[in-house]
Amino acid sequence: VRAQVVQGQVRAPSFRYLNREMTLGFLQELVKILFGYICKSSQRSSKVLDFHHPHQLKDGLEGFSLNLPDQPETLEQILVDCRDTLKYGVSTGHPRFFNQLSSGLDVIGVAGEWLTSTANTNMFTYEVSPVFLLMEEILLRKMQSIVGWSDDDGDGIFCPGGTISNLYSILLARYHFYPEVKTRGMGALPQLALFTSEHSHYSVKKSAAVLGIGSENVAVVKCDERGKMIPAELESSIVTAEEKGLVPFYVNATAGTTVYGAFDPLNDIADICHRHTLWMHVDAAWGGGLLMSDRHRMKLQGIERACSVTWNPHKMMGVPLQCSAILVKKKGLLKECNEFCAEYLFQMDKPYNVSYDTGDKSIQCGRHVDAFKLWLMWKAKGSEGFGTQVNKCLENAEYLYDQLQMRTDFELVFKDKPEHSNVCFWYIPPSLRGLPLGTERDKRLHQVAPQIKGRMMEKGSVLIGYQPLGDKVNFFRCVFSNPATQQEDIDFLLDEIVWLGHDL
Ligand SMILES: O=C(O)c1cc(=O)cc(C(=O)O)o1
Repeated sequence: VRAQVVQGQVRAPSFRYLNREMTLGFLQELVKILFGYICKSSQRSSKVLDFHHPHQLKDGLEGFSLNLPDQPETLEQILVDCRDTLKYGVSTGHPRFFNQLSSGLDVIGVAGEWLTSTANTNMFTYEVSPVFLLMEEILLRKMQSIVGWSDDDGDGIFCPGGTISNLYSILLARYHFYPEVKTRGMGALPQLALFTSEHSHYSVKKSAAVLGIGSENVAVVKCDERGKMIPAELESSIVTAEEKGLVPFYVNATAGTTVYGAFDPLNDIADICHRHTLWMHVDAAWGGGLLMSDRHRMKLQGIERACSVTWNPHKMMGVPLQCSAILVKKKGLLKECNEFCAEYLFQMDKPYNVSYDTGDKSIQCGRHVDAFKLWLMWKAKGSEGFGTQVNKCLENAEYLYDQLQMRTDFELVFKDKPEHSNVCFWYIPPSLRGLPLGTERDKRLHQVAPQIKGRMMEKGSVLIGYQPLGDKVNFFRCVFSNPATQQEDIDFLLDEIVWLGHDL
């Protein structure tokens, strides 16, 4: 049977009516492709990416066409399409993929996602997701307990990414202070003000825009050279906003900033929020994973005083994308703020405890099951296993920091040891090493990282991000969230940057 599938004797339209053997044959071939990909992405000899420009992919490569056919393809071609899709993608599980905060390829997580799509159900009601909804409830309770909230407190929901989690926090804060906004809209409210650090994630401004508060009403609070919010600056920003006639209501503190990996002083910020009766949110999308580590959780001390927390297990805990939670201290607020009691979904006369129909807490209707893969990984690793994984990533960051400190061809962007797994640095090519500090050197240094990145993508041997930030010209940001990365990969990264950039 598998031979028939592979030899192209079976066409896709009958796929839906394939008998057991045909289905098994097709899936077995698919699993072979996926297994081959998983093995390849862990091999250092394989490329991180086989880069092609958009026009090349759209024109078709070696028989791989993105175009949509009128006539069905054979299952054999479907399998070839699957293989090619992986071939031209980026191997984010590769031990030398340092490009994003989410990386790695956890086999149990992958299995969880496979099961999730096989179950193909919706998280809006218990009647269609009994097991997954209970898992979500148990996971959220566990995460709230790790944050430090008692059983009497705590609510939450998994949602599509850290940006939406942060948006929920502002939506809930606004509803908490002004519930009439749900029915009467922003016209019923005074002009509101939010506060976030200059190193925080842009999703705070984006959320203010989406929610009709206006991005210019987000006050950007100064940070120290390490990227940590300065509490005195927050206090003065609040006073300034009040003097302008704005009404402060919300502060976002960041636990693990995107570029520097900095942790804001949560207790100091909580004191200020308490004094001014402001909602305190902690964006721990990136830093939340450190709560799993006894060695590093103290970096988030004070997080238990937050009204809400964003925590993305798809970052440091290595859960396949996406898996992001918004945790809310006040029970019931999510539902009050978002419910519309659609009668075709949330009937009150169902033959079970309808409080488990949690879909109306969401700003969505249909919602993907993001909880199962985290639950399965937690079963496989235990809380301690996640802690060990986090510690490994931060040990890698410390190793890179130590290596950079010993070299004169690299410069650290900030001198302090990494608080998270972010390490930021410049590569200084020989042609720039004699130049005096100043505009000319900055102008030339600004071009180094993009040129090296371009050569890196052509070669495909390693991938790392770069960006400018404030008055700092383009610098590399190396982040570690893949437990498969070893010190040899870090040595390779530095040697490859020198190899690709020494002639610039
Ligand atoms: O979910 C992620 O992997 C993610 C989210 C970001 O906002 C920023 C980044 C990043 O800078 O790598 O990653």
